[in-house]
Amino acid sequence: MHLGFIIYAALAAVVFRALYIFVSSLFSPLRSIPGPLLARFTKAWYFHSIYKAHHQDNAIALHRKYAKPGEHFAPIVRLGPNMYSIKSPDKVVYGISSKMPKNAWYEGWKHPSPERWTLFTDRNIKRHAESRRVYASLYTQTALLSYESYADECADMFALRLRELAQKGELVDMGHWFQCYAFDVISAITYGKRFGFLDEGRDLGNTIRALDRAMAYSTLVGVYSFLHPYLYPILEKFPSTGAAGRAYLMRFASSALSSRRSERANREKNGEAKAVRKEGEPEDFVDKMLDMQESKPGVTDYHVFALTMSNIVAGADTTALSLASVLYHLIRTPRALRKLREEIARHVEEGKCTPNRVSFKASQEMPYLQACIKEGLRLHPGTGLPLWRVVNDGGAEICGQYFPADSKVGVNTWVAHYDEDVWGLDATRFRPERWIETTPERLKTMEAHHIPFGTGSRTCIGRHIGHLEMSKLLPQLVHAFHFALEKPNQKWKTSNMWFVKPVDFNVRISVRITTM
Ligand code: HEM
Repeated sequence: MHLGFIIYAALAAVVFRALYIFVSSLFSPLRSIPGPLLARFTKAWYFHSIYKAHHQDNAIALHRKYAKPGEHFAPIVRLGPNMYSIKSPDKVVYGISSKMPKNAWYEGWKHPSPERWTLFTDRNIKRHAESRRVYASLYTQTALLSYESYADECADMFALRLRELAQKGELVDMGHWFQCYAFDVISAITYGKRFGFLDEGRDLGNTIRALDRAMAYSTLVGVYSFLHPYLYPILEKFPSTGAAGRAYLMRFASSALSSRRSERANREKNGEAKAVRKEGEPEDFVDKMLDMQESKPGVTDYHVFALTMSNIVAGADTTALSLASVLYHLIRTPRALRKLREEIARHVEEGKCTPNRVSFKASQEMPYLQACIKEGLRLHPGTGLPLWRVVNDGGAEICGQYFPADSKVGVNTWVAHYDEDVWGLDATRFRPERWIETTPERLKTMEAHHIPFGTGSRTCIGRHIGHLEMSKLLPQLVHAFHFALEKPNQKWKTSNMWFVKPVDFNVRISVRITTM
């Protein structure tokens, strides 16, 4: 009897909820926004699209499908009940003074406890602005100079590994090797030492795999974020799940920090300088943060921990896949690769760089290299889901449409980057010249729609570091090596679990110029 009542009550709640969704969809002021029928009533369409790991293609297809005569991309399409994909980074949503917080999807990317925020996931606008101010000085262009030698050390190790692989003549998974490079650089910059992936050529401690699982978990659970506090404590107990992967990285960060703190305390006791580095050695993030903690009130242990975690989670795979994208498109566009090699050779001849060392400053004076990087990040931006934000109280007009409070809106970088209304009919072509041979007005429009690092107050804090890594490594690689794709006539395969990673970037490498 009692059980029967509970079942009836549950059924009634489900029916009531379904009716509510149905009626709201009929009377919603946004009912005319087009999209898949299922997406009007349930998030299942969106979840399925993400689950299949190719959401970026579906999003582009939807914007194309619902375009009106005279336009290539529809400005707004529906992805779920109250979830809308917009085709450009409207200032009302993403402008630097926008107060629209990230939506609940980002909850899946953090520990469920409210105190365990990170910069990337924080939905509290005030706290985010405060912590971003704390961290900002560590990521400036000037701070970059102190990280450059970490990138050099890893680039040398990478080139050595590629020479060995070239000699063996085997197929090389460049996606994997770029990960080894990017994980080692970011761990060197953050903790002062490489993880050692480049040294060993493999994923030590299964860190990359653990992170992949954590990403898949976060990406999917975020769609139904109310489940996260219940699932996380159960799943973290199982080593093969994504939640366990996140726990593994948190333990790694905690242990690296506590050993650095005790090293510093011991040094202080012996009357030595606290920072572990010797005279002239670069300073890593951890030392910079610990120095800052001692001099600035309000910088907590949690600030230090959260920052080191963010660097690894947000800064390694993104840089690796961006490097992969630029190289992949260059290999497929021999004319562009030739032009880039000519630019590098000219700079070497003029003594602006050497074949195996391009300073960041020198790389900034190579316009074709910079255009190739921009174009690579346009055609294959790192993140492949909408950058969701929630409309504030009072509603807002976005892309010419009024959205009531609590609507979820987001621009997908891929949609913004493939929109023919902005980029022209050759939007899908790798053409670095588009960044050089253009008018100032056109360039302004392109820049406004080129958002591989996100945009506004939540723009990527590590973008200069990502740029540093790419600008230094790419010229060194294309100058020294030939690359031939395993399957030159097929497009590479990718997997989108927020980061859009290549899964079969296999090449054969041969030495082009002996530089060592
Ligand atoms: C080419 C490489 C990179 C790409 C394509 C990239 C992309 C992005 C994007 C699209 C966002 C915005 C996400 C959103 O709005 O939800 C973002 C944010 C962020 N990125 Fe990057 N990123 C790169 C490198 C890095 C590096 C090297 C670091 C750290 C050293 C880093 C740390 C962060 C952090 C902490 C945030 C959150 C910022 C905030 O919310 O205030 N990223 N990144």
